[in-house]
Amino acid sequence: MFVLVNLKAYPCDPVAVARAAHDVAEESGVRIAIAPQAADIAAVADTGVETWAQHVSPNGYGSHTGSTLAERAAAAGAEGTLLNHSENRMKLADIDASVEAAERAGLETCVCANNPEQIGAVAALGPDSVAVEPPELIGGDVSVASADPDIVTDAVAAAEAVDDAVDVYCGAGISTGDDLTAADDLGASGVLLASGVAKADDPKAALEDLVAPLR
Ligand SMILES: O=C(CO)COP(=O)(O)O
Repeated sequence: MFVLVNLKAYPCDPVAVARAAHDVAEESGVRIAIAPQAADIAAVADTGVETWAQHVSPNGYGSHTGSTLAERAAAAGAEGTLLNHSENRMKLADIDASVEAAERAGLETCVCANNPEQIGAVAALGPDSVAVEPPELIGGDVSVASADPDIVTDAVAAAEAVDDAVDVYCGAGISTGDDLTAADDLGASGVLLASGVAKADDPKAALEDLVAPLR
């Protein structure tokens, strides 16, 4: 199971969380990545933890003020990028172009979607992975795997029907080892989470609890 922690725009210390994630990944052998704000990619990558961008723009170099170039995210140390997060929705054509931009820059891609129908649509764009995250469960206390298990199994089936090389992750409300195990049992090969770590008093303890079943 891959554990991808999205720090969103939460007021946590990204480097402290990154150090904790790096240590827990080393100790447990579980693949853990941190997706900080673009401005923090280099500092987070410097800790040695696998680092992802939260978004990259569909454009390449040129007159595009305010964009986050895939090439510059990669140069700063990112190894992958989220795209089309529920809090940063994109047009289908732009998701397509951002997947291409990320691939050009050597970034792994994970395209988020609200439901299994959208998972099928974005899987057709050929990303490395897709993540189903029901918006109404994001930031809550109940994990998608227990609140809506069908959405995870249906997302796995939808992606497989389009391209069985695309990995399927799930996210929303995931914070414990039990949530991770439930996601695994439903066929997800990774989880996306944010508040369970970024808002935790002790992010390292939260990550240790999360990966405990995988040890
Ligand atoms: O949006 C998410 C991860 O990208 C999920 O957020 P929470 O883990 O806070 O529900």
